Amino acid sequence: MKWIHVKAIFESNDIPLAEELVSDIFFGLGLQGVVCQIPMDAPPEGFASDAVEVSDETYVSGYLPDSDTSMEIIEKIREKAEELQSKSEGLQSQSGLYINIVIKTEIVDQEDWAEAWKSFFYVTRITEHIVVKPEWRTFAPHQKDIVIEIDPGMAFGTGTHPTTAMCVALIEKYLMPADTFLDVGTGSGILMIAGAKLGARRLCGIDNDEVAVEVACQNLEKNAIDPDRYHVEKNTLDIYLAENQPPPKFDIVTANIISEVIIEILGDIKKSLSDGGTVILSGIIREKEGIVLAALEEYGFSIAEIRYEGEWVAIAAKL
Ligand SMILES: C[S@@+](CC[C@H](N)C(=O)[O-])C[C@H]1O[C@@H](n2cnc3c(N)ncnc32)[C@H](O)[C@@H]1O
Repeated sequence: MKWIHVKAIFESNDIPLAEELVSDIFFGLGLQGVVCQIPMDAPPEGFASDAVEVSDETYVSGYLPDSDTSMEIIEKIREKAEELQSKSEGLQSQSGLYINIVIKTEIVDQEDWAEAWKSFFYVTRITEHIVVKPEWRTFAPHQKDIVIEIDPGMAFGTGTHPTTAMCVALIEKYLMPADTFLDVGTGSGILMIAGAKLGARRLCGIDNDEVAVEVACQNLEKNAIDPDRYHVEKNTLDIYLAENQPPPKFDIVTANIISEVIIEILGDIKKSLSDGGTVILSGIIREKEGIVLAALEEYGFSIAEIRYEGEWVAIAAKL
């Protein structure tokens, strides 16, 4: 099978915001293995020289299966990039954002994709003590570091996306040792691994995508999480709760999914939370923050904390 490697090389006066806006285009159009690259002069302390890329280009890249529709998708990427560019020209006087994007594509075959993908994924410190490390990179952790080894394969969740990083940071803050943990939309299993390494007693992950379930299980195993502590299944939350009566209760529930899905499943999230439990929601874009907050209020949650990164919002709320 052949894949198309799409690279959006950009220049901007606000790199984090530009990175968010460009990666949104890639995620929104379903590209896989999306990574962001920001130039770095030298590896930071503790990072082996192969752990971070030292490059002078700033870009977001991802992969598309080479099919009848791939040219159409690439055209949409170009259109959205141009739209963003012209909007930023219009915005320049208001927000001060400048962005210039060049789209490049290249065809790679299946094996190359597997290897090429890996070459774009580096060690990332996502909180003061939590580091995500692709299993093929070298990294010397500090004494207090918690290292999550990940091979996301075709599933979402490298840790480099702000929606995941904000979730991990909120888990680190709100999870108490021996808590029970449910991750709805587990993807690569990264949040479950963070939960397990931060001391969760029992963990459950559900995802409606079979590939994600396989990848999550592999990653949990790679991180030496005791299989007696966790369970991952292909399911949706409503069916999971209907199949398990009385519904199991969890101290922490995470859902890094788009706002519309979060709102749709909020009633079921409430059913699966223990009294005093915490829900951590991410994947919310700023313009949807209001409707998610309104839904939380309607279900009787109180907001513990809201975090922002670029265009993204993550919320911790309590029952
Ligand atoms: C943005 S990814 C998050 C992955 C990972 N938890 C993270 O934080 O990086 C969202 C995941 O939710 C899954 N998903 C989407 N809608 C879902 C639903 N209604 N029920 C269960 N999983 C869902 C997708 O298959 C995908 O793996």
